[in-house]
Amino acid sequence: MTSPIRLAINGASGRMGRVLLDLARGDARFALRAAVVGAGAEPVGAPVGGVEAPGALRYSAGWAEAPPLDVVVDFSTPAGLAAALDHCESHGIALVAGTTGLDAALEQRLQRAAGRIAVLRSANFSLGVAVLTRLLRQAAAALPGWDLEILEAHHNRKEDAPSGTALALGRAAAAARGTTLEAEAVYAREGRPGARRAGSIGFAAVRGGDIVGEHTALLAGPGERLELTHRATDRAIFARGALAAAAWLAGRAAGAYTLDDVLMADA
Ligand SMILES: NC(=O)C1=CN([C@@H]2O[C@H](COP(=O)(O)OP(=O)(O)OC[C@H]3O[C@@H](n4cnc5c(N)ncnc54)[C@H](OP(=O)(O)O)[C@@H]3O)[C@@H](O)[C@H]2O)C=CC1
Ligand SMILES: O=C(O)C1=N[C@H](C(=O)O)C[C@H](O)C1
Repeated sequence: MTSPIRLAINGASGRMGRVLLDLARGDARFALRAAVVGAGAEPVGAPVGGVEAPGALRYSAGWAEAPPLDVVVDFSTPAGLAAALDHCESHGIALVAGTTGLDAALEQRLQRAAGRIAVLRSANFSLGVAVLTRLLRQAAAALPGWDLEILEAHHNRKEDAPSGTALALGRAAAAARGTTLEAEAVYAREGRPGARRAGSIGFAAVRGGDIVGEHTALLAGPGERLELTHRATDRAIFARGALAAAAWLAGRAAGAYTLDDVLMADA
């Protein structure tokens, strides 16, 4: 029998972190070794699971006292991800990164880190969005003259816009049409922006209530319209995908991996 994968959850007090902790604690593939939260966060020092016992795993602020680990799963903030990346790089630990809304400098740091450690990133760890992305690539290439708009809706606590998933969908569609998102993206319209530029890819973001995450790729042609929609209703879909990725990534050689690598291994 192989020993369980030594796992840390970064952002453990967040919406995603709480779901990940619940799933990971009951998952025999893993030994949960650290639950990292922001400095000054409410649960620092409290036992994970709420039961006081000698030797109980406790929420920690930062990585200074982290035990030996095989993989870190991060759903936190850009600053939280940067701190986790520092720790993973200096200790040779694999990193599964789900945090979105990164700036260009952190994107580049992650790319460079993949030369030294195994890094798997995805803006969306659900199976449905993986399939939506493939369908959109096909549709965008098959309907080259149609206007493409990407619409997303999320809860009222989300900090970044457009969502990481919306951007990834836009990037996939642009590549399928032989161009780039940088060349085609239109992120805002107000006042009198004028007629739509052919080939552009528009984005619209809705924020409200407790919407878990919805994405529509709308392709509009003359006299007809195609809409591809994914609706998440439970964060467990992302957490299950991220844990599958962690189990697959632990022990791999340095490199930049994607969720498709994991899904192809399962196929
Ligand atoms: N890729 C995917 O499939 C998905 C990605 N996401 C992304 O994951 C991220 C988190 O989402 P969500 O859980 O909803 O957000 P939350 O705001 O609920 O959680 C983020 C958590 O990170 C913690 N945090 C802040 N700073 C640090 C730090 N330096 N080190 C460790 N933890 C820190 C916060 O703790 P505190 O505020 O208490 O300090 C907070 O609890 C977002 O970027 C979101 O877009 C979300 C769902 C799916
Ligand atoms: O912040 C969220 O909640 C989510 N973020 C991800 C994104 O930005 O695409 C994935 C999912 O839609 C939920």
